[in-house]
Amino acid sequence: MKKYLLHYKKENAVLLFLMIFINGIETSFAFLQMYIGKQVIEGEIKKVLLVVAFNSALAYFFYVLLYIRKNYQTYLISTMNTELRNDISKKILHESFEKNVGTDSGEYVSWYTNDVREAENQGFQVFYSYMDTGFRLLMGAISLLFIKWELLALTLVVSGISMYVSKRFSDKVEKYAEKVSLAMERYTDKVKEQIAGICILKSFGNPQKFYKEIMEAGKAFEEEKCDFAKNKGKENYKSTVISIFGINAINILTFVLCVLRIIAPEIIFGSLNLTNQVGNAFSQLISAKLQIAGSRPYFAKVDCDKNTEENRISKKLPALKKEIVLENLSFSYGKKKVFENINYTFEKNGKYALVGKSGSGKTTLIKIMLGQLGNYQGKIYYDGEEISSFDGNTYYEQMAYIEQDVYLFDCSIRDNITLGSDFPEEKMQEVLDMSALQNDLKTLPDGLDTKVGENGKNLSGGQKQRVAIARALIHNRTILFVDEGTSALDKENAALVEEALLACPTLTLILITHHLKEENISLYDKIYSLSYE
Ligand SMILES: Nc1ncnc2c1ncn2[C@@H]1O[C@H](COP(=O)(O)OP(=O)(O)OP(=O)(O)O)[C@@H](O)[C@H]1O
Repeated sequence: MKKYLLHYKKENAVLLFLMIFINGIETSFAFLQMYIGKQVIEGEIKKVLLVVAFNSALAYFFYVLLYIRKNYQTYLISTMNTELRNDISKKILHESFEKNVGTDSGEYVSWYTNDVREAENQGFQVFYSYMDTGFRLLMGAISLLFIKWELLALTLVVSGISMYVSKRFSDKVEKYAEKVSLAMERYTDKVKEQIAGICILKSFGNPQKFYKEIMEAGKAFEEEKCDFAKNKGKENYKSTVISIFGINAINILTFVLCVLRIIAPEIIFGSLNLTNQVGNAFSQLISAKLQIAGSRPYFAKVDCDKNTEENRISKKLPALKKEIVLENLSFSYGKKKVFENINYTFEKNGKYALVGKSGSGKTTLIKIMLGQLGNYQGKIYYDGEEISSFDGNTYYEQMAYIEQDVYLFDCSIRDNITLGSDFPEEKMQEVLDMSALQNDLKTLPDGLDTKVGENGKNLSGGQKQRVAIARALIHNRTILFVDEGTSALDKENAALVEEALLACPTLTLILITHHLKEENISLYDKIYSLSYE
């Protein structure tokens, strides 16, 4: 949280100054009360009325300032929330592909929604209330110094003890908050998963699964929340007991000093007000401290410094000059061996087919080469250098992967191809030809500007794959992995796409297929077969 507060230090300084000023006015009410008390005792009605009028005017000014402060605080918090969201995006983008692919999207969604909300409620909001209370405490303490230094001395002792003890409480609260944050991620993920599959559940007449899964995930989340609230309440209770003792000690000292005539009786009007101000500030400070402790896990999660540590390798993967060599490559998912001791060579601009029965590990092999899966045995040499010595986040600058299930953004076909960058029209036409999209565009209402809908739901599976191929080609990805990319295309278009890709002299193509066409076999440089038993 410190990082965000410091990033907007000027704005925060203005806000804190406003808080000091407002607290100064609030404290001055105690002195006005003391003065009114004195005039009442002396029977000076005129003076009483005058001071009461002044008090009212000051109160009006006080509330105007309070209104300004609240609005400014809201503006600052929303600015810092935006910064926090930017950092979440930065963190996700900096993470390795392996981490991105391995993380359920619901977890990431939870960072942007739940975590930002908690960081705001338990972090920024509470920090300001902590500072506000701190200033109130300070003003109260200074005022008490003017009345009687013994009152201030006691105030400081009580505050010291409370702060010391509350440190232990806040460490515990932080641990419970961390659990809630993880539970929230799991819950968001489950809801997302069930909503994505709602049509399947409805069409198979199984809506109970939808209720059950969401209810169970919700229950688990609520249990963690209750656990957090219960434990925070327990720690809060302990700290409140301490501060009640503190307030009572200060009040008793005020009465004793008054009975002993060490302080004047009229002073009790204001000093009780001040001691209560100070005492309440104590308990609020401790409670705010506990809440701030609860917000720490939310900020720690998006700490980009930790993240950049993960990506220490900064060497970018260059364009392929000669070949990619797989040497004795083996891979297992846990105990399940997928393949063993593979020795393949993919030469620059070569055309390769990867065949093998379902489950033989074709997709797994591609994912390893793309850096989505680590933990393999053996070596992958990229122009003679081990591929793991390059930054995994730059593999995609050279390679593109056309998955079995292509992802499209909810925008036009053109934007899905260009991803927002500018390309000359000739280049666009060239890739549309190569990916055999031209005929489809003629049948679509707005051609290239047709909106594809959420994850391309307005297009057929084949069209989606062709858009993905065009996207890869226009971005000059020269190593293309097509995972059964043509299986969803109709026969005629499949042949067109495959032939266009095979004919492209500047493309290194690795096509995963179940159905290798007899007439195309001669067009491939090599056909690798994965058949580990
Ligand atoms: N994340 C995973 N965790 C555990 N096992 C997995 C995982 N992904 C794949 N597998 C298993 O690894 C094996 C190889 O899967 P892979 O998807 O690589 O096969 P494939 O040859 O591409 O299959 P297909 O031709 O049907 O697409 C399969 O038995 C699969 O069940």
